[in-house]
Amino acid sequence: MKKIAFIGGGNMAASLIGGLVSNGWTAEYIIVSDPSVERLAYLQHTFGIQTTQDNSAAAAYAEVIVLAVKPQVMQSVCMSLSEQVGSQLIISIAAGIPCSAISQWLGSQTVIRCMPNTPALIGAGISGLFATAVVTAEQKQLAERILQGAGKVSWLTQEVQIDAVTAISGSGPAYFFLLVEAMIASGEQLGLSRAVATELAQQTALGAAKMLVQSPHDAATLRQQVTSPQGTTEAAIKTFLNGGFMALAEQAITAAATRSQELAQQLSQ
Ligand SMILES: NC(=O)C1=CN([C@@H]2O[C@H](COP(=O)(O)OP(=O)(O)OC[C@H]3O[C@@H](n4cnc5c(N)ncnc54)[C@H](OP(=O)(O)O)[C@@H]3O)[C@@H](O)[C@H]2O)C=CC1
Ligand SMILES: O=C(O)[C@@H]1CCC=N1
Repeated sequence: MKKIAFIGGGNMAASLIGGLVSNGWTAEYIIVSDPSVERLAYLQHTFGIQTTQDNSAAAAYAEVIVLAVKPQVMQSVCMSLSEQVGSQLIISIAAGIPCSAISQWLGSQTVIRCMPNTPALIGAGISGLFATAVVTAEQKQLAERILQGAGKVSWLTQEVQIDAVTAISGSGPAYFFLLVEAMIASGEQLGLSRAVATELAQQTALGAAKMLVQSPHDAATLRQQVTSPQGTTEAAIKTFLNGGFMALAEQAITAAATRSQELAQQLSQ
């Protein structure tokens, strides 16, 4: 079992650490560094892992370094770690930061770029991964083992595909949450209590998600199965489609992918 350092102990780091610990990774082999003492105390208390405010100490301890800070601070964080980085495997989860930038800032070519999502916290995430040419098959396996604690993994053949992964699964949970927010608000408007509307919307999201992964049918067929001719679902779906739902969804998801590209381009300017 390898020693892993998380640089940045925010939401995504906690999701990945939660997956690792619940999958049996030894907690003492995980260290997280973060500026906030309160955050570190929370992470230590929740997962039993080691903590520090010193990024360099965390990096020097580990065989794998997971970069989990916001894209905006990634450059300064990497540059300050370059002395501690040698043979460690680097895994970056930052949106929009290419492997080439990470390599240049850290002075290491051994970089895997990864786009996870927040359901990682309950082991139901999915991560898209891209490895630079120098990453070995063994290191890829190690990255998979780390990320698998958080859910499924999907290897990409071209780094540019990460922008699409970011738009679909990285940001994707927020799209579903938005729909659930709208369903709860509508339920209240139609006379339900907030608690009842919330329970109905949540359980419906869960049931629909389970059907999507367990049923042999695709999403369109499952939707048709709910939609009785001239019934209630048809009334709702027609309203969505006539209001431009498909085009709007495509526009929104393209905006996410474009934003991911823009973040990368800002770095090269
Ligand atoms: N949220 C998501 O769904 C996903 C996020 N990502 C990527 O994951 C990364 C982290 O995102 P997320 O967890 O949401 O963000 P958070 O803001 O929750 O986490 C970032 C953490 O890094 C800490 N931090 C800030 N500066 C430093 C520093 N110099 N050294 C060490 N730690 C520092 C922050 O502390 P403080 O708050 O005190 O500044 C914070 O605790 C981002 O790059 C994002 O693009 C990828 C996939 C999905
Ligand atoms: O919104 C973001 O930029 C990050 C990347 C994917 C999910 N959250």
